[in-house]
Amino acid sequence: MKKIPASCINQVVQPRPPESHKGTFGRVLVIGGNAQFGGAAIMAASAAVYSGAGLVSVATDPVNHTALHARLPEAMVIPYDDPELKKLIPTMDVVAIGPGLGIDELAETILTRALEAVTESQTLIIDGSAITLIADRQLMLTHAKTVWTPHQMEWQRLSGITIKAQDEHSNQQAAAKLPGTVIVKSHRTQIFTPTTSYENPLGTPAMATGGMGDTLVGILAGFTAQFGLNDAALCAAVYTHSAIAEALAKTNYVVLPSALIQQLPQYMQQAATTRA
Ligand SMILES: NC(=O)C1=CN([C@@H]2O[C@H](COP(=O)(O)OP(=O)(O)OC[C@H]3O[C@@H](n4cnc5c(N)ncnc54)[C@H](OP(=O)(O)O)[C@@H]3O)[C@@H](O)[C@H]2O)[C@@H](O)CC1
Ligand SMILES: Nc1ncnc2c1ncn2[C@@H]1O[C@H](COP(=O)(O)OP(=O)(O)O)[C@@H](O)[C@H]1O
Ligand SMILES: [Mg+2]
Repeated sequence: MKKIPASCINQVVQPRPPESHKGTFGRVLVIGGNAQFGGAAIMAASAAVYSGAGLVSVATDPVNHTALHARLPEAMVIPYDDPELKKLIPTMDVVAIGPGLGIDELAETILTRALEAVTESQTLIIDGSAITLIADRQLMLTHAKTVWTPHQMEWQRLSGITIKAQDEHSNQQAAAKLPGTVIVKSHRTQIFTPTTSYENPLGTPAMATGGMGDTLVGILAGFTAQFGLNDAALCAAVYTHSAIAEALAKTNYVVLPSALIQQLPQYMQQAATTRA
């Protein structure tokens, strides 16, 4: 398995073209955040905005709307149970579903609607509760370009491979049965694309705090919205997440997702203006 090279950041994150506008940098929709887990959707949306997505919308429980607006006025918001969601989804470049969505009946209804509405030209990132729901309820998968971001327990639920048995070979075989790319998160995250695999050389136990995976979802959404769905963009997103965390962990015992998110524009600007 190849290690993600540090140079992928400079290759992917380029200076912005002068003749551009917000639409140039992609439209992202985050679907998630029930009444209990609103923070997950806020962190994912914040990471998408701070990693440069041009327009970010959030479909979430209305109870989260005020908090989202207060934390992230850049984001637009709609109730996640609004049937209009089906019309909004096809207007997006990237749809990220699952952070804090929950696994109750409403969550399943929203997930089913989203899976029906995404189109082949869109990128769909499936995380958290959405993975657990798909694993549990055997929902119909889509033809969208899919990126799965399970942690090890979610991967066990989805693949049937116990955490202890999750080695490179078994993971690769199980990932090949799913559409798209699978990012198996752990202390050394592995990426299984349809053709190859990569290991993240970075990461620190200071990242072991709730919301860190939700933050990765937002970075993946922001990067694929701007730089396309390709191996380099996915590797760069995973690498950026851990590289910022490692830098912060030099002086912080625990790295808060919100602190990591704050560093994204600066880290990306440095990548865009220095040579590999
Ligand atoms: N602020 C918010 O709103 C937040 C909202 N969140 C949202 O909550 C929803 C549920 O997601 P979830 O990950 O918290 O719960 P679940 O899917 O049951 O997995 C936990 C179980 O798996 C086990 N486990 C084993 N290995 C593991 C590993 N490597 N990484 C992680 N877990 C591992 C673990 O074992 P244990 O900790 O007991 O040792 C435990 O038994 C989801 O939508 C998410 O987005 C969170 O993001 C938090 C912040
Ligand atoms: N000990 C660790 N070393 C390196 N990375 C870690 C460690 N613990 C957690 N992470 C990273 O933090 C993220 C956790 O994701 P996840 O469990 O989905 O979090 P949440 O759902 O709470 O947002 C993953 O990107 C994972 O690789
Ligand atoms: Mg998670």
